[in-house]
Amino acid sequence: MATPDHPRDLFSAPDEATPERKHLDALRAELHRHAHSYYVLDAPTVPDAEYDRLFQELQALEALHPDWVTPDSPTQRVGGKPLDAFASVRHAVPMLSIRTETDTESSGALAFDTRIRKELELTEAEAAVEYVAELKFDGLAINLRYEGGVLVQAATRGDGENGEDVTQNIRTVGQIPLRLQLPKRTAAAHITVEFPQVLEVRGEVYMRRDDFEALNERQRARIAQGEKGEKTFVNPRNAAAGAVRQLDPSIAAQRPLSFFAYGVGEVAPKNAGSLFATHMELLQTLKSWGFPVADEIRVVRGADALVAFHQHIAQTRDQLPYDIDGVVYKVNSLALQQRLGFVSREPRWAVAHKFPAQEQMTTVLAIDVQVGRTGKLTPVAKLSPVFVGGVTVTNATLHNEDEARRKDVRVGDTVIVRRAGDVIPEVVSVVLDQPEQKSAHEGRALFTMPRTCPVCGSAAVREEGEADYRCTGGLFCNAQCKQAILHFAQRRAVEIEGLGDKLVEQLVDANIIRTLPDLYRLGFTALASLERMADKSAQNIVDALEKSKHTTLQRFLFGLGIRHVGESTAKALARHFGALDAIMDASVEQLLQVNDVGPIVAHSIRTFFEQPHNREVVEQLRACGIRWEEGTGDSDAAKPLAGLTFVLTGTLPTLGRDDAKDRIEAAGGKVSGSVSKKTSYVVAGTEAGSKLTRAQELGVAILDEAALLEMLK
Ligand SMILES: NC(=O)c1ccc[n+]([C@@H]2O[C@H](COP(=O)([O-])OP(=O)(O)OC[C@H]3O[C@@H](n4cnc5c(N)ncnc54)[C@H](O)[C@@H]3O)[C@@H](O)[C@H]2O)c1
Ligand SMILES: [Zn+2]
Repeated sequence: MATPDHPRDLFSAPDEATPERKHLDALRAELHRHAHSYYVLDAPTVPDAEYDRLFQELQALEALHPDWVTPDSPTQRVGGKPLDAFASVRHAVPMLSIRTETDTESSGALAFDTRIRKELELTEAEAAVEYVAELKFDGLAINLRYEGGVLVQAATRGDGENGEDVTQNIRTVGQIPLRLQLPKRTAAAHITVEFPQVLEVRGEVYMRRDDFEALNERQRARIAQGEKGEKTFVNPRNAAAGAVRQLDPSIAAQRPLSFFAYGVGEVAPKNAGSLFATHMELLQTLKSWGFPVADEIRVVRGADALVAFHQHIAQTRDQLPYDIDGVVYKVNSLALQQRLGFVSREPRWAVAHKFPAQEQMTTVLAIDVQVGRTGKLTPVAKLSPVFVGGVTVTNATLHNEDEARRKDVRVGDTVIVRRAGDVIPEVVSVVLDQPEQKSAHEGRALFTMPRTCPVCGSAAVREEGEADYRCTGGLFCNAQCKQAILHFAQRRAVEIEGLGDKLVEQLVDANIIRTLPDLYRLGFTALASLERMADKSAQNIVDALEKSKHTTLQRFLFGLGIRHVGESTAKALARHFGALDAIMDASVEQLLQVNDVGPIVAHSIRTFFEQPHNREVVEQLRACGIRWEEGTGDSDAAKPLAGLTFVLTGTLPTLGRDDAKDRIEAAGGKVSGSVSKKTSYVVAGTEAGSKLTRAQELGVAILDEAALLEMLK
């Protein structure tokens, strides 16, 4: 606090403060609040983009008034205070932040390279600096301490000086070696070093996007079944951070986490640091010791190459199975890194170059309820257009009634919208950070799910244990009817070229078609008489319908829109049975013999073909001339592993996971992800986990690779 002998102290009385100074204080207070929610509570209240915007505003103000900078300013500090619930760990080497450039163009890389060259006093004539370009994973930084090659401690970054001891939880992450691997001797002699006595590996614990979606799917099901205290997670970063900082390791163990190494902390004896001359060598060595290192890492020279890397990753980012929020450039030479050194909270030799955010704030204009092909009612927020995840988004899903209620989204609210990869945009949460936002929210009407279908007026019902309301109107419901037709006509099904949304809408609304066979009864005259339909277009549709009649069993099956039967299941069914009648008459047991068909899918197929009206539709379609080639199928009955179900766990000595799966399936066996009484064999390799224990509990036979190979002969 202020002391009398410091007259120009930093905490001057409020009435002396200029508006600018007041603004700076308000910014700091707001950033402190957000940082606490984000780092300490794992529950951010605003999107990162908003935090970054405020942070940069503060940085700019502080640059104008260097004497206003205080040591506790968010710009001077790393992360957040460690939680008391965990034992505190003092880092042997502080864990820092990385300076961020948020612009999306090339200037971030150029500015960094210029700064490095200036610091190193390189002239224009001197060679380009060598950098390592990496991905900036969106997860949680972890320091893994190995002594004598054994993991002894895992700690979070905390405030950079002190972290939290999360060893118990980290031990449950399968990708993190509990013991360092001794590398096989290879031609690359420099990476065959023995590991040092003390080694701290730094990297990011993260959650893959598919693991995150599946986790939230499970959470939604739990909530639907009335389990108390369950919630869905805002984004993969939060789910990962929450799992790592979970007080119950058995819960952490159920959260699917992954890991990438990107650096080291303490390495001792000190001369062990001379094991590697460059950052890239360091990464390769970590890889040889058993740590996952991302494949996308490149060694490049000069600013232009950094720009090219940034652009390349920006284009391929959506295809990565995990979230990144940018790329990181690091000076490759460790000697140069040392020369460049650190500023208070970040190294000078590294910079993060961000991408457009995958989460943004916007306003909810309305909440609509959409009806899907299977009658599912989905609440959808209509948004004030917002640029997020690289596209302009105007609609975001609220999933179902429970989610909409739990998030308590109301028309007029400010919300966080997330769009990552090709996952449909969703409303993540309502922003209630400011008191005005809160009181406005409270004055708005609660969202309620309609009890009748907004399209056809039929009753909407929610079955016991289901999260969704469904319209009971079936084909009577225009929404279901339209979507069933569009599904059948799509390119991946029977493909009726030119039959798009608009036309289907016209045809259904005018009551010209109600069912799939009606499509094939459409003549030229009926089509040509439609409003805005030229003769030529009508003829094109007639031709396309004719062409679509010659199809394949797989496309036809997929086109029927049986619940849970996607393209790949349709393919497996077609291949297995060869003929439609065999599928229509198959029992649940017979269906279960097909790869990828589990009980839910088998029942859904059975139920579909038990409905007389569905069989009628199929008959009429055949009568209209739809045809495909049929065969006897390669029903696996005669194969060596027919009727057997396998579960794979751990690392097999020679076969990769996919390889083993392919071979078992080729031999007629099934591969399942979880062990049950129905499992015939568990194939266990090294580091086999809970599946092996479960097999032992249930008395399921356990095989090693050699025994499996014997069976495959
Ligand atoms: N939404 C909010 O309210 C809120 C609040 C605080 C912070 N944030 C977000 O947190 C971030 C702030 O900074 P920070 O200090 O936590 O992280 P940072 O952006 O300064 O970067 C440092 C971190 O990057 C990570 N990283 C990922 N890949 C890496 C790689 N290849 N090499 C090295 N490090 C890598 C590490 O975890 C490291 O700790 C920003 O993205 C900010 O938007 C958001
Ligand atoms: Zn309806």
